Amino acid sequence: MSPLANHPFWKMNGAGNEIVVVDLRRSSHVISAAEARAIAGAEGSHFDQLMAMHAPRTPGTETFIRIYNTDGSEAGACGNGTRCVAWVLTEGTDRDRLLVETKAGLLACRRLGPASFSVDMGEPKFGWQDIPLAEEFRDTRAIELQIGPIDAPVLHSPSVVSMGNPHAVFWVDDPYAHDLAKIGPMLENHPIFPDRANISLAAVKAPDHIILWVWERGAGITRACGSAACAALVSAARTKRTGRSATVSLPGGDLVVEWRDDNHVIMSGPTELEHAGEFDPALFQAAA
Ligand SMILES: N[C@@H](CCC[C@H](N)C(=O)O)C(=O)O
Repeated sequence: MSPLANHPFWKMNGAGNEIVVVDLRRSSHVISAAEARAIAGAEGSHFDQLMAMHAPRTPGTETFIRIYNTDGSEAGACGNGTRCVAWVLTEGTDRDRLLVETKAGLLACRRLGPASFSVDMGEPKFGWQDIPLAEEFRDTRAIELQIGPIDAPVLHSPSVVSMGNPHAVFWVDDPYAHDLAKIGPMLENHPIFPDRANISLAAVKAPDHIILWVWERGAGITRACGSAACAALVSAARTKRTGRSATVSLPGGDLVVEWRDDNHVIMSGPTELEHAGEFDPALFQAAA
């Protein structure tokens, strides 16, 4: 029987981003892609991201987190999921700060209120090998999505950045005027992104307000994506569309993002516990 069977988990959301947190700090089990897909497909444990807490690897950190998308692939960063992990690890304690680790590095979390947390998402990376891109953008229109007339691409010239995971942000007047379910997978799998990418449609409404709709790599349309909110803010600030701090409004709620002068990006927002449950052993028989 899988060591995950009957294991307790927390079903949460961060600004509507569906998150499952599971505590494997006392287990050596590493969740397989098939197990992640089985959990995502089960009633009561559907997620956009599964945050598996493992024993810490680095002194001073609380846990090493493996992050799984719905399709079983792994991600380096998940801002909304990290806030949910911070809730699990601090709820019922008097602690308000903790350090966690993901494949992308160390993340400092802070409790701001009963269900509100900030995460230091680290430094953005803009180098094409870091994002990664297949090659350097020599032409800002290197990515064009051609659905309509040949001389009128529907989307082009995104900002590209790594926030521990790859992001492309397309600037539009109204994100919701586009068919993201159709264009998201085409752009996620564009050959310019060797590791695929998270695809955002962003509209700057004011120097401190961005509207954002995200197609997540490996998960599809989500109600919120914390790392995409960070990607949008740093890209907007870098191109003088906004200042260095803004509210980013997503379908599931608002996140506040600040790009500090020390180059770190701080993302703040809500967490919500929906229920705690136990994995059904039958799930893992099917996945094996
Ligand atoms: N929802 C997350 C980001 C999820 C990871 C992404 N799908 C990837 O594969 O990079 C967030 O809140 O940051």
